[in-house]
Formats: sequence, structure tokens, C-alpha cells
Amino acid sequence: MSVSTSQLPGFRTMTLEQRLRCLAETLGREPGDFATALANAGLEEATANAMVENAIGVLGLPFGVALNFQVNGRDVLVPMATEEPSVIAAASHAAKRTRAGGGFEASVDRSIMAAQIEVHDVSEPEEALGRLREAQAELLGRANEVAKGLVERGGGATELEFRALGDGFLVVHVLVDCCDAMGANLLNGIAEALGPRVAELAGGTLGLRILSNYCDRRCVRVRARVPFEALGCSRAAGDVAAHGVASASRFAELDVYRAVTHNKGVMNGVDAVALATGNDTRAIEAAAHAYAARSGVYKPLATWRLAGGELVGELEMPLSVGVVGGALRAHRGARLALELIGTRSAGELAMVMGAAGLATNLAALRALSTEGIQRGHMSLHHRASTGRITP
Ligand SMILES: CC(C)(COP(=O)([O-])OP(=O)([O-])OC[C@H]1O[C@@H](n2cnc3c(N)ncnc32)[C@H](O)[C@@H]1OP(=O)([O-])[O-])[C@@H](O)C(=O)NCCC(=O)NCCSC(=O)C[C@@](C)(O)CC(=O)[O-]
Ligand SMILES: NC(=O)C1=CN([C@@H]2O[C@H](COP(=O)(O)OP(=O)(O)OC[C@H]3O[C@@H](n4cnc5c(N)ncnc54)[C@H](OP(=O)(O)O)[C@@H]3O)[C@@H](O)[C@H]2O)C=CC1
Repeated sequence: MSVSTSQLPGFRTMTLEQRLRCLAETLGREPGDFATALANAGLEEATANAMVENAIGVLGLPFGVALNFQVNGRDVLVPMATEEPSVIAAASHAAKRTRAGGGFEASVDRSIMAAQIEVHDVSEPEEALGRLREAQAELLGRANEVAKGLVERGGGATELEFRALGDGFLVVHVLVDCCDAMGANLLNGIAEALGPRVAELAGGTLGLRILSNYCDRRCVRVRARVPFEALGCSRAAGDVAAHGVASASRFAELDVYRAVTHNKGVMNGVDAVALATGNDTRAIEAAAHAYAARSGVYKPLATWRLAGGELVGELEMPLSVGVVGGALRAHRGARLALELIGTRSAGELAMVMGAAGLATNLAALRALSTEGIQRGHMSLHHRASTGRITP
């Protein structure tokens, strides 16, 4: 379901109950529906006990909504779960400013992940690779028998890759379009099903059979163009802010110590949406930082440039996220988060997550390069430390 607007005037000053009612109205739901969905932090103890081992309860985390987002022309409410004050305000703030340039434009690759099958003790790697290449059709067919459901949805195994790693190691990648799933369990199933035949063809010892979290074929790209005047209370202030953000971005490109913190600011948004929607933040983080270092030097995931009176931001990062399976099977709160975004597509979720990452990055750089981070961030920290939840 789509919302007609992600700008909800006065939302920040409402009580928690008023916010839930306002969201229900905005989404055309019964007042009270959302409160029910979020009861017990959106997760019953009995469900938690079935989800993990040795459970002793459910650990709460603040769950909020970032406003003002427009992604590919569509207004989107962005659910965020985070323990850190000022992240949701920052995202809403930057999203408000980007609206003047048309919001966020995003695109996403197909949901391609690689299942790795490793074989070692291979004495003749070149011959082994030849035999594996000849058996491609057979191996792909077997993979697609395991992933029947995916094939019916228009996905499934699409391609195989073979590499000799040296020292008798060889690895086969089964590339799979996992549609709207994150894909880990799916790919592990495929890797385990194909493993023995791959080892037989390679003439070696079967090793690991597991997906790779380095999903560099499953990237999201997000762009925002912000007119200078939208960045400050006057054209002059906007100019200063735009130049400050572009310079901060350049600093991150030149210095790894800065790039890591810069990317932490990106992940403020990405992880908060991932947590809210029940996605695997460890998988997302591992891939993001490997991608940031893909040239051999750790670089920013998002950059900002000046172009003809506009500040132009671009983010590119791998994102393996799902709107089915995983924690979503059991977690009411996470399902509510997806309902707020109004999507049933993993690609669309990835684009919203990327937009959230670019937004939190912009807000942080704008604050850092103008007044400094302490005023905005610490005033909200102070509010949290005094326990004042509602204004
Ligand atoms: C905190 C702000 C937004 C204040 O900024 P401000 O200019 O004082 O805000 P404002 O009162 O003028 O409000 C502007 C908009 O911000 C939002 N907003 C503003 N306040 C609230 C609030 N209380 N509750 C909800 N929304 C809020 C809201 O959308 C509001 O629009 P309005 O509702 O008025 O139409 C700004 O200073 C900011 O963006 N700071 C950056 C904060 C940040 O990045 N925090 C993350 C923690 S620091 C970190 O982890 C990362 C870092 C910094 O190390 C990364 C890096 O180094 O790159
Ligand atoms: N290294 C890692 O990152 C690892 C992560 N994990 C965990 O694995 C979980 C994610 O695995 P994943 O395989 O995504 O989840 P699940 O196995 O929970 O769910 C995926 C299944 O959902 C079904 N499905 C229904 N609708 C769709 C659709 N539209 N698109 C795609 N699939 C659909 C498919 O089954 P069917 O076709 O039969 O209907 C598919 O196999 C996460 O909890 C993650 O933390 C686990 C191991 C390792």
C-alpha cells in the first residue's frame, strides 16, 4: 500500500499513541491496528523462544518512522529501529531537504547471490575446471530442481563460475536469482545438494558449501540532487553547506580513518531500516565494507559533488535483503515495518534502505561541516538521558 504523503506535519510533537493513530489513518487502517501489532515489542516471548536458543526474553529497541522520503517519485514512510538518538531526526531532516531536488532516484540489480562450493586436494586443477565446465548444464539443472519455487517465480540458478585458487583449492559459484528472499538458506541448500557431484567432477575433497555474503552483483544505486538553497535558511548558508558537504566527501575519499566514520553514517540509516524490517544486519555490514574496499583501498560508499548550483550525492552498495522468510516469518513488528514502506519487493526495500543510508550520510556531513555534530546530536542524546520520551 502506498501513502499519499510522507510529510506528516506535527508528527514529532505528538504522543506515541497519537503517532500510531496518525499512521493508521495515513495507511487507511483501523485506529488501534498498529498498537496491536506492536504489543510486546512486536514479538511474543513464545515466538522469541522458538526463534533463538536459550531465550530469556525479548530485548526492546526504539522503533520510529523517518518522514519526508520520496524514492523514485513515490512518498515512502521509512521504518527505523535504532538505539541511537538523532538518527531518525537526521534521516527525516535530509529527506526533507532532498525533496526540493525531486527526492531520491534509485535503481537495483537483480537479486543475484553466489553459493560457493569449495573443493580441495585437487591435483589437476585445469583438467578439473574443464570437466566442471562440460557439466554446466547438468549442474544448473540440478540447482534448479532444488530451487523449483524460485524458478516458478522467475528466478533460480542462472550461471556457474569456476575458479582455481591455487594450493589445490577450487571453487564453484552457483549464481542464483533469489527473487524477494535474502537467500542464505536457499543458497546453502543448493550448495549442499550440488557439493558431492562437484567434488566428484573435480577429483578432490569436498569442502565448504555455503553462500557468499559478498553479494557484489546485488547492488543498489541511489542519487539525490539538492539545490544549494535547500541546504540552508538562505542561499548563502546553502552555498556554505553544499561546499562543506562536498569537501567532507572528498576528505573521506582521501583518508581511510575518515572513510570508516563516513560509512558509519551511511550505515546509521541502512542498518536501522534493516533491523526494523527483520533483515540480517551482519550480512549487510560484511558485504558493505568488503565492497567499500574492493579497489584495495577502503573508500566511502556514498560521495557528494557540486554540479551547477546543486549538491549531487551518489551511493552504491551491495544489499542482500528479503521481504519473505528469515525473521519475517515470525516477527509481527518487522511485518508492520514492511507494511509502512508499502512494498512486497526485495528490490524496492533495498532502494528505500539505500535512500535512508544516503540521507543519514547527508545529514551528518551537513551538520559536521557547518555547526558541528554536537548541537543537534547531543541535544537529542540529552533528551534520551533524561528519559523524556515525548516532548
Ligand atoms: C538533529 C538534526 C536533524 C537537527 O537539525 P535542526 O536543523 O535543528 O532541525 P530542525 O528543528 O530545523 O528540523 C528540521 C527537520 O529535521 C527533523 N527533525 C529535527 N528534530 C527532530 C526531532 N526531535 N524529532 C523528529 N524529527 C526531527 C524534522 O524532519 C524537521 O522537519 P520539521 O518536522 O520541522 O518539518 C540535525 O542537527 C542533524 O541532522 N544532525 C546530524 C545527526 C546525526 O548524524 N546523528 C547520527 C549520530 S552521529 C553519527 O553516528 C555519525 C557520524 C556523525 O559520526 C557520521 C559521520 O561522521 O559522517
Ligand atoms: N551467511 C549468512 O548470511 C547466513 C544467513 N542465514 C539466515 O538465513 C535467512 C535468510 O535465508 P532465506 O533463504 O532468504 O530465507 P528462508 O529460507 O527463510 O526463506 C526463503 C524461502 O521463502 C520462499 N519464498 C516465498 N516467496 C518468495 C519470493 N517471492 N521470493 C523468494 N522466495 C520466496 C522460498 O521457498 P519456496 O520456493 O519453497 O516457497 C524461499 O526458499 C536469514 O534469517 C539469515 O540470517 C542463514 C545461514 C547463513
